[in-house]
Amino acid sequence: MNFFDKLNRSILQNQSLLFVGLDPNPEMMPVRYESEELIAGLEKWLQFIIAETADYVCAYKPTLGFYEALGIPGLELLYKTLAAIPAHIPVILDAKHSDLNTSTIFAQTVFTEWQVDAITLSPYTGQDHVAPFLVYPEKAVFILCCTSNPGAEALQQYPTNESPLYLQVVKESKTWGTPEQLGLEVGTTNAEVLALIRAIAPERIIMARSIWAKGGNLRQILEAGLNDNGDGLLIPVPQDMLGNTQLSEEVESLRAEINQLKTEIIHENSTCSVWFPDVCFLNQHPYQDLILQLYDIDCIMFGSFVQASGAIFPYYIDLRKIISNPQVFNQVLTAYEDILKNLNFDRLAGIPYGSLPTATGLALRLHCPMIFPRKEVKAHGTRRVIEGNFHPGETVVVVDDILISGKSVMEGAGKLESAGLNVNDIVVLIDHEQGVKDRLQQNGYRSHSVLTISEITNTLYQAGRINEEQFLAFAES
Ligand SMILES: O=P(O)(O)OC[C@H]1O[C@H](OP(=O)(O)OP(=O)(O)O)[C@H](O)[C@@H]1O
Ligand SMILES: O=C(O)c1cc(=O)[nH]c(=O)[nH]1
Repeated sequence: MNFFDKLNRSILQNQSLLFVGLDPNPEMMPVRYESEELIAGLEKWLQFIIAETADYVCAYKPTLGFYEALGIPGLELLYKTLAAIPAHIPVILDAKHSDLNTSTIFAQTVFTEWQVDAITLSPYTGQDHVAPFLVYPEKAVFILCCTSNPGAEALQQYPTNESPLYLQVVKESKTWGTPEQLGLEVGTTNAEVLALIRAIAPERIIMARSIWAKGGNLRQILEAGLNDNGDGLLIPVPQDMLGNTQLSEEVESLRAEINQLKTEIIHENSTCSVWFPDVCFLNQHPYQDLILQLYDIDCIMFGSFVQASGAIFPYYIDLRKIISNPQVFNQVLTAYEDILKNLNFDRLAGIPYGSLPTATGLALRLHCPMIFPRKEVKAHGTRRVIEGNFHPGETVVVVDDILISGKSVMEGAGKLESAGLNVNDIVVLIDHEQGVKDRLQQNGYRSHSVLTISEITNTLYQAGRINEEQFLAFAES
């Protein structure tokens, strides 16, 4: 089960948006544990917090730095703490990791060895740093957008209060992963900050931090941070509650207060859109994550576009952008691979230019030789129509990104056949439908696609990514 589903189940089961920090901070340890040796005292305290809150919170958030500060015994304590957390409650490791060089190995350690469900990351090393964490489809990341630390203001509010850097972080990080895999960490005492972020990230899970620092106006925070469905916001249990012996009663009462306010806010804001499905589908498409990511990285654009055929469509599918997002590129290759593994062929041929990177990636993954038919033959050099080595009589599978009229793949296949190669199968990511597969069939080719255009538009519409007008633009073209 992926992080998003696990979190939603946990929210439902415990009827709670609360998460609790599991931090072995000696300065905050209650005096009743001080008679013990330090690590033993911290361990008893953390086990107490887990036992008291497991029925009232939706997630746990251990902060790695506190464990690291205790040395080797600290890491042992982390293992024990993780083991004590009930398996159905997701764990968000607060690491604020920010080092590009160690991201791949660290992602492997935290997700496969420590088996946490999500991790917090700093945004400044950019998408390349986040991508190694997103190749684990069951896991998630929370990007630190802003903190309540007064010293951070000079950066966060730069260059102007109207267009602050922290909002740019939100906008940019939204392009790195789907809402199911990438949430936002927002540390603030100011509900207005939360409202600004919610306005540009209506679909993201926001993990609120530091909201209690100035007394905390819970109603304002919830009004600003909840999404249209009345969720999407994780609220921290106040740190100073964690030393209390009556912890379970206090957390239960805070949960009740949040749920009451949430009901009132939903009621006050009640519109049809409150009940509009956001990311929870009855019949979820198996490639739903991929579809949403293709949309989020702007592969699906609206406006008047001339197609290769000369027709004008009110949209354009630009799959050439996939190569700039290694995480999405990886998923796309896996989807092609799932089709290719059932076909028989000696070589792969990519259709230039858009599909050459995909064919190259697949050739490397499948250890299969690649060739490609040139779009235009050069007037210099070898003047070859087909680049790469091959033997006439071999079978070639053609790989392209999208079928619109089918002209490009048929021209490519024709060039391969003129060189004595056999082409039976054509594999694409997107089938634009409208009879293109039948046309290919009539010309002797079997075509296979990962997605159809209607699967994409239905998923985007159900997820609230496109509006009715945009949905109809596809249906009517
Ligand atoms: O089915 P069709 O009507 O032929 O349309 C689909 C083709 O159009 C695009 O290539 P494009 O001609 O834009 O060239 P490119 O790959 O060099 O960008 C796309 O990559 C497909 O190959
Ligand atoms: O040329 C086209 O028709 C075309 C190509 C492409 O990549 N995407 C699209 O929507 N149309």
